Amino acid sequence: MTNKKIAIIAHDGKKAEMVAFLKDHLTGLSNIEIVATGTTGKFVRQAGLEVDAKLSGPLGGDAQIAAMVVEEQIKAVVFFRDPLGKHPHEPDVQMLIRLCDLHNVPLATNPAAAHFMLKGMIEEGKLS
Ligand SMILES: O=C(CO)COP(=O)(O)O
Repeated sequence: MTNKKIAIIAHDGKKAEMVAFLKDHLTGLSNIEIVATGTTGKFVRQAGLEVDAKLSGPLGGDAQIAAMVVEEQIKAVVFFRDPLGKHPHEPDVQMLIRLCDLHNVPLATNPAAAHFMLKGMIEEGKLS
Protein backbone atom coordinates (compact mmCIF):
# COMPACT_ATOMS: atom_id res chain seq x y z
CA MET A 1 0.00 0.00 0.00
CA THR A 2 1.36 3.44 -0.91
CA ASN A 3 1.68 6.08 1.79
CA LYS A 4 -1.61 7.79 2.24
CA LYS A 5 -1.76 11.50 1.51
CA ILE A 6 -3.71 14.55 2.60
CA ALA A 7 -5.54 16.21 -0.29
CA ILE A 8 -5.67 20.00 -0.48
CA ILE A 9 -7.97 21.76 -2.93
CA ALA A 10 -9.20 25.35 -3.12
CA HIS A 11 -11.40 27.15 -5.59
CA ASP A 12 -9.97 30.42 -6.92
CA GLY A 13 -12.11 32.53 -4.58
CA LYS A 14 -10.66 30.62 -1.62
CA LYS A 15 -6.99 30.37 -2.61
CA ALA A 16 -5.95 33.30 -0.39
CA GLU A 17 -7.62 31.62 2.61
CA MET A 18 -5.95 28.35 1.66
CA VAL A 19 -2.49 29.97 1.58
CA ALA A 20 -3.16 31.60 4.97
CA PHE A 21 -4.25 28.19 6.29
CA LEU A 22 -1.07 26.56 4.99
CA LYS A 23 1.10 29.24 6.61
CA ASP A 24 -0.70 28.71 9.94
CA HIS A 25 -0.20 24.93 9.72
CA LEU A 26 3.23 24.63 8.09
CA THR A 27 4.76 22.69 10.96
CA GLY A 28 1.93 20.18 11.15
CA LEU A 29 1.88 19.69 7.39
CA SER A 30 5.62 19.58 6.75
CA ASN A 31 6.04 15.82 7.24
CA ILE A 32 2.82 14.80 5.54
CA GLU A 33 2.52 13.78 1.92
CA ILE A 34 0.20 16.16 0.11
CA VAL A 35 -1.72 15.84 -3.14
CA ALA A 36 -3.51 18.80 -4.68
CA THR A 37 -5.35 19.91 -7.78
CA GLY A 38 -3.13 21.69 -10.30
CA THR A 39 -3.32 25.38 -9.50
CA THR A 40 -3.77 24.77 -5.80
CA GLY A 41 -0.61 22.66 -5.97
CA LYS A 42 1.40 25.62 -7.27
CA PHE A 43 0.34 27.64 -4.22
CA VAL A 44 1.14 24.75 -1.90
CA ARG A 45 4.64 24.54 -3.42
CA GLN A 46 5.12 28.31 -3.09
CA ALA A 47 4.22 27.97 0.59
CA GLY A 48 7.26 25.69 0.93
CA LEU A 49 5.58 22.27 0.96
CA GLU A 50 6.17 19.34 -1.35
CA VAL A 51 3.11 18.32 -3.30
CA ASP A 52 1.92 15.81 -5.86
CA ALA A 53 -0.01 18.15 -8.18
CA LYS A 54 -2.74 16.59 -10.29
CA LEU A 55 -4.64 18.26 -13.14
CA SER A 56 -6.42 21.53 -12.51
CA GLY A 57 -9.91 21.06 -11.07
CA PRO A 58 -11.89 21.96 -14.21
CA LEU A 59 -9.69 19.57 -16.22
CA GLY A 60 -10.34 16.58 -13.95
CA GLY A 61 -8.17 17.15 -10.88
CA ASP A 62 -11.08 16.69 -8.45
CA ALA A 63 -11.95 13.45 -10.25
CA GLN A 64 -8.35 12.22 -9.94
CA ILE A 65 -8.41 12.89 -6.20
CA ALA A 66 -11.86 11.28 -5.92
CA ALA A 67 -10.38 8.15 -7.50
CA MET A 68 -7.58 8.20 -4.90
CA VAL A 69 -10.23 8.39 -2.14
CA VAL A 70 -11.90 5.28 -3.54
CA GLU A 71 -8.54 3.50 -3.74
CA GLU A 72 -7.82 4.29 -0.06
CA GLN A 73 -4.84 6.52 -0.84
CA ILE A 74 -6.20 9.58 0.97
CA LYS A 75 -6.22 10.17 4.74
CA ALA A 76 -8.24 13.38 4.68
CA VAL A 77 -9.45 16.04 2.27
CA VAL A 78 -9.19 19.80 2.82
CA PHE A 79 -11.46 21.33 0.20
CA PHE A 80 -12.02 25.06 0.45
CA ARG A 81 -15.02 25.38 -1.83
CA ASP A 82 -16.26 28.80 -2.91
CA PRO A 83 -19.96 28.81 -2.02
CA LEU A 84 -20.43 32.01 -4.04
CA GLY A 85 -18.79 30.76 -7.23
CA LYS A 86 -20.07 28.83 -10.23
CA HIS A 87 -17.94 26.00 -11.51
CA PRO A 88 -18.20 24.16 -14.83
CA HIS A 89 -17.00 21.00 -13.09
CA GLU A 90 -19.57 21.06 -10.27
CA PRO A 91 -20.45 17.39 -10.96
CA ASP A 92 -16.82 16.46 -10.18
CA VAL A 93 -16.92 18.51 -6.97
CA GLN A 94 -20.11 16.71 -5.89
CA MET A 95 -18.55 13.37 -6.78
CA LEU A 96 -15.54 14.02 -4.57
CA ILE A 97 -17.73 15.05 -1.63
CA ARG A 98 -20.02 12.06 -2.12
CA LEU A 99 -17.14 9.61 -2.27
CA CYS A 100 -15.56 11.04 0.90
CA ASP A 101 -18.89 10.46 2.65
CA LEU A 102 -19.30 7.01 1.14
CA HIS A 103 -15.83 5.90 2.21
CA ASN A 104 -15.82 7.80 5.53
CA VAL A 105 -12.80 9.90 4.63
CA PRO A 106 -12.53 13.08 6.76
CA LEU A 107 -13.47 16.13 4.69
CA ALA A 108 -13.20 19.77 5.77
CA THR A 109 -14.64 22.45 3.51
CA ASN A 110 -13.59 25.59 5.39
CA PRO A 111 -10.55 26.70 7.39
CA ALA A 112 -12.23 26.42 10.80
CA ALA A 113 -13.18 22.79 10.20
CA ALA A 114 -9.83 22.01 8.56
CA HIS A 115 -7.96 23.34 11.60
CA PHE A 116 -9.79 21.02 13.98
CA MET A 117 -9.60 18.09 11.59
CA LEU A 118 -5.80 18.34 11.27
CA LYS A 119 -5.34 19.07 14.99
CA GLY A 120 -7.42 16.04 15.94
CA MET A 121 -5.69 13.77 13.44
CA ILE A 122 -2.22 14.89 14.58
CA GLU A 123 -3.17 14.39 18.24
CA GLU A 124 -4.46 10.90 17.52
CA GLY A 125 -1.36 10.01 15.50
CA LYS A 126 -3.41 9.57 12.33
CA LEU A 127 -1.04 11.65 10.20
CA SER A 128 2.27 10.06 11.15
O1 LIG B 1 -11.38 23.69 -9.23
C1 LIG B 1 -10.85 23.26 -8.25
C2 LIG B 1 -11.57 22.40 -7.31
O2 LIG B 1 -12.86 22.05 -7.76
C3 LIG B 1 -9.44 23.58 -7.94
O3 LIG B 1 -8.64 23.45 -9.07
P1 LIG B 1 -7.25 24.20 -9.15
O4 LIG B 1 -6.48 23.86 -7.93
O5 LIG B 1 -6.59 23.70 -10.38
O6 LIG B 1 -7.56 25.69 -9.20
